[in-house]
Amino acid sequence: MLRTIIAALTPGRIERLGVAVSGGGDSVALLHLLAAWRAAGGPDLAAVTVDHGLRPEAAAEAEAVAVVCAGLGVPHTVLRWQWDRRGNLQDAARRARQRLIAEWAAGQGAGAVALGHTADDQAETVLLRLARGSGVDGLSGMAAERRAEGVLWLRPLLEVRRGALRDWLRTRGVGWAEDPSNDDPRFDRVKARQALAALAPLGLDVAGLADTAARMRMAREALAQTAQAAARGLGRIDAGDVVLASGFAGLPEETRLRIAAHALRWIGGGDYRPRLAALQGALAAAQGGKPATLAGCLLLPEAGGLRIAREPQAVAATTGLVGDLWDGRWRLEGPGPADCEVRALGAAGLALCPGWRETGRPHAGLAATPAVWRGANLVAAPLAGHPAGWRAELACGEEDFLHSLILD
Ligand SMILES: Nc1ncnc2c1ncn2[C@@H]1O[C@H](COP(=O)(O)OP(=O)(O)OP(=O)(O)O)[C@@H](O)[C@H]1O
Repeated sequence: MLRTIIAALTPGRIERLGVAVSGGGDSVALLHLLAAWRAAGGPDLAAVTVDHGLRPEAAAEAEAVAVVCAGLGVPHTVLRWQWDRRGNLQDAARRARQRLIAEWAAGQGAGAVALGHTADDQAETVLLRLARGSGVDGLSGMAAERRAEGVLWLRPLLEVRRGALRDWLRTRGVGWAEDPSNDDPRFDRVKARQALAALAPLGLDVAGLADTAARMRMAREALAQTAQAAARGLGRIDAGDVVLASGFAGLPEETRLRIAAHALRWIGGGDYRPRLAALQGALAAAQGGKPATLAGCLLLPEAGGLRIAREPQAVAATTGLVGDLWDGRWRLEGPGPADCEVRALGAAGLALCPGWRETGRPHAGLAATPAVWRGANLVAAPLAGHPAGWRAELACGEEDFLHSLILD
């Protein structure tokens, strides 16, 4: 068991490893395995538990993890979160957990955090995605390594069965907490677990779904590389827009969708890919000569190809200080005056930039570009032909666009 996770974690690469421990069997086993690895020369460890405050037992479970960690000599932190009653509870809890753990890891000097997802979790994920009609990407399941929020998230137990971990704990006399929601049939994950048991006589089991996920991951990598090569050949970044030359229309639909979905997230900063039907609709409209709006972006027909730009409406209320990151991707630098702020240029600002046509950029996209304002007065609009000594720099440029196309 230890050997499997050491192989999954590529020893020697990580100096200090964070481990997220809910108190359930999987992550408690992970903690013990990692502590054993540390004793055998593995990385230094720090553990964290997020108390979502959703169940009365949660605080006691976090305390129980603290006791286990003290016994193993692993520093442990409890992070607390309170739901603001906005959005879907499960989703909000998951996102908050990721954000809190990422902040904690940065403070601990841990560049990577290990999670306790098992082969069973992977199979349940694939089954749930199958139910949603997912394609190659969704069916490739959870990645063993993923970068998000500045942290490398590792899942070293993805090939280990949940039952094997619990047996391993039992033989060592180690206890764990059973989360009652793990048996609550209102949750999709619990339904998936029950469905898997029912499907076993058909041969549809954890191992089979894991194999499918592995093959899908290979296919996904190949498709992403094809899309990256096509984007390198046909695409360019202009004032933060993704501009795709006319050859784009001739690409296979899968490649077009992949490039467009990536461009929308790269520009709009969305957490998720747009829904397939919405993306197909927007692309068909734009390629038929009609501008479309999706995921905080505009899809504009241009010279037989396509320009994907930020949607003015999406940044109409976004303000920032000079030097700070604006809209998550722009930084403005210039001669002052000191009391300026950065806001979108907007149609009104654009009307004050007589030189905008010479930029060759469309009116609709330019309205969403960053401009320097002093109260109601426009100081500069560096991307719309009115620089006045100011520069607008993209925090991540063309290479980032192409590189992240593979990781999406
Ligand atoms: N509240 C939490 N605090 C810290 N880490 C968590 C928490 N909830 C989940 N995790 C991490 O995410 C992984 C997967 O979460 P999931 O909800 O599937 O597991 P779980 O059923 O809560 O418990 P376990 O995986 O420990 O049996 C966990 O193994 C653990 O590494």
